Order: sequence, then C-alpha cells, then structure tokens
Amino acid sequence: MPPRLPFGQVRNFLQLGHRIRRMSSKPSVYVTRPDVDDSGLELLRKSCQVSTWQETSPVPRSELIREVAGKDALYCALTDKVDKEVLDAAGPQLKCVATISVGYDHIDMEECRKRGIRVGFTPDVLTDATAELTLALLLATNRRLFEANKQVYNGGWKSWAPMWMCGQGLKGSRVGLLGFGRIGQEIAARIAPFKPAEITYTTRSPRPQEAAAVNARHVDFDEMLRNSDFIVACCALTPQTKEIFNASAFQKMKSNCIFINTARGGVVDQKALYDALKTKQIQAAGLDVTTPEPLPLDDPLLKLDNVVILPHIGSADIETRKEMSRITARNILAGLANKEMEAEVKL
Ligand SMILES: O=C(O)C(=O)CO
Repeated sequence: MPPRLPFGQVRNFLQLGHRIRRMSSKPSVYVTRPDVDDSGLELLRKSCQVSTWQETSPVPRSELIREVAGKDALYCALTDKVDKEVLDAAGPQLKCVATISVGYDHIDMEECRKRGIRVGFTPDVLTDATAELTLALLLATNRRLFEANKQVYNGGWKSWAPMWMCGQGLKGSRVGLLGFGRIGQEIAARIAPFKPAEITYTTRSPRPQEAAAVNARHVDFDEMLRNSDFIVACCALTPQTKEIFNASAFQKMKSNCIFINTARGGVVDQKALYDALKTKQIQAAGLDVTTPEPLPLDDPLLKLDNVVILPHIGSADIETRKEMSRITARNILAGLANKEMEAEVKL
C-alpha cells in the first residue's frame, strides 16, 4: 500500500498542477467569424489555441455564451453583442476582447473597464475605404445612379432627354458632416475637389487645425441641419448621437437635402427618415448602415426610389479587411502578453 498523503497536501499538489498546466498551455482564443482573412488567424494560431464558430453567419448568442467560457481572449465583430452576460459567461480569466471594426458600440465598455478587460479595435486602417464608400454614396444619390440604371433594364430609357434623370451636383453645394474624426476628415478631403461652396462640420469641440487642412467650418448641429444640401453622418454611435437624426432634425433640413449615413443605423430614427423621404421633406438618402442589419425584405424603405441602401460595406476593400484581421489578432496577442495594443480603446 502506498503511503496516504494528508488532504491539504493533495489539494496543494492539484492546484500546483493546474497552475503549471495553465502556465505551459497556450492561451485560448474564441473567434466569432471563421471567414476573417486567414492571415490574422495564422498569427493567432502560432501561439494560441484558437477555436472558431464554423459558419459564415454570425454566431448565435447561445453558442457564443457556451464557447467563450474559460477563454483567455475573444476575437469578435460588430455582429456580436458583447455585454455583461457574455463577459460573465467567459469568466474572470478573460483578459481581452478585440473587435474587427473601428466601431465598438456593440461592446459594453463599462463592464470591460470594471473587470480590467482590455479592448482592441481597428481604427485608421479603414479610414480611406470608408471615406471612399461615403463618396460613392454621395455620387450615387445626387446623380441618381441606381434609379437611372434601372431605366436601362425596364424600358424607361426612351431617348436622351434634356432634363431627364438630373440631380444636384456637389459643385457649389453646402456639405455638412456630423463627426470630424479620422473618417470625417478624409471624407471632407475627398469632397473638396468637387468644388463645394462650403464644407461644415459639427463636433462637440472644434478642431481648427484639421478643419483648416480641408477648409471646413465648425457649426452647431442646428445650423448644419438648416443650411446643408448634403448631410453626412460619420460619427460614432454614443448615447449623445443615438437617433440624433429624428423627426425634428429632418424637419429642419432643406427639401433638396440628401442624407448619407456611413456611421451606424442607430444614429437615425429610421421611421422618421422613411417619413421624410416618402413625403419628400428631404430629397434622398444613401445608407450603408441600417437598423436592423440586414434590413428585412419587407422594410418600407425598400419601396422608395429616393434611397440607396448598401449592406454595410464601408470598409469592404480587400486589403483593408485583410489588415483589419491582422490588427485584431495582433491586438489580442498584445493583450494576452500584457503589452501595449496597436489600437486599444481607452477605458
Ligand atoms: O469597422 C466598423 O465599425 C464598420 O462599420 C465596418 O465597416
């Protein structure tokens, strides 16, 4: 018979074993999108145990809650709501969350802060792609590209006609931006060559240096609403900007105003936008983001001719998305190693 060890010694021995196992085993990462560019996942696989949701549709919440349990890091996307319930399910060992997006309104920052969970995101890399897509929406709506294109296929194109399918040019127009961060500034820089009469921007505090570079003027929200021919939402979704474009805002806009949203669907009261478009209170809208996403096929907005809707493709430029995948991975590796992340949300 081998000698029996006292209980305390057995427990210490087991705990030591557990600690050694954790120290020697690779950190575990759960990835909610298997379809992110593999270059990012490869980076993670070198030093982590990586498990991923297997389908290209967003991970169901129940699956996320089950799979995140016990993980050291979470690689997520804007399609995943990372709230208290998910963080509780993960457990106290969770060190970091990294999202493959610049927006992080889907992550409960306060809960992360309370728990000391670090959060990575992907600003900068997608600025140009998003600004470019915003210009595409501006041009598609003001020159009525989608309406005109339909006429080619449905027999509406009878002959060239002097005033047919005319729209208002950007030249000589007043363009107002809600938000003047990285993306807003790049949008302004791309609009400038179209020779607008003026570019204005609304932010909590003016950014004179950045504004001077693109000849933009700081105005309050009300002035922007009342004077602009084009209004572009390019701000973060926060409690302050939630549904800031509501019935009252649309009422203040000029009847020729074209409203563009490449920020988040949540900055708009969508029913109010529908009413404003339907009653021609405003001219048109170009939306890369909606509530919800995807927009149901029976959504009334889809019945209107004066709206162009895209399926949230602002940053969908191939090299941009590849780099976003790698930055998200590098953010996680830095978070796990207690090093500075490439792009970390200040909590
Ligand atoms: O990165 C984001 O926040 C996006 O909306 C992706 O286009």
